[in-house]
Amino acid sequence: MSQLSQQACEACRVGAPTVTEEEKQSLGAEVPEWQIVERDGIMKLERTFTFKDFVQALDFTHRVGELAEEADHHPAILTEYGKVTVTWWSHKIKGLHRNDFILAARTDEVAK
Ligand SMILES: C[C@H](O)[C@H](O)[C@H]1CNC2=NC(N)=NC(=O)C2=N1
Repeated sequence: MSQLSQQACEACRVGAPTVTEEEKQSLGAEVPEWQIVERDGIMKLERTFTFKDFVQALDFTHRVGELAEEADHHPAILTEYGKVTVTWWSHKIKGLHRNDFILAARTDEVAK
């Protein structure tokens, strides 16, 4: 199977199932720097990236925004001096979908 970041996102529709515990384990292992957190009862995938300064943080923020637009799947992004926290989840299903792990892997790619 191709690397997670190269896999295609599927259309996430209302009512689609959230990832199973097994999928959380297997997909989570492919994005080991990311943490599964629960916020307001919703499971999310989160990672904080560190940078030299605010300009680099902003540049990365823009690149994440571009990949989100390309996929029509959008994260929460907190941009601060020297760091950016990216949080992925699927709004329609109020939880984690395979797409969120794919986009987390793509986020790691643009951080390089
Ligand atoms: C209309 C638009 O395609 C949808 O609202 C998209 C936009 N971006 C999205 N992003 C995320 N994370 N989850 C969604 O369910 C979602 N839906």
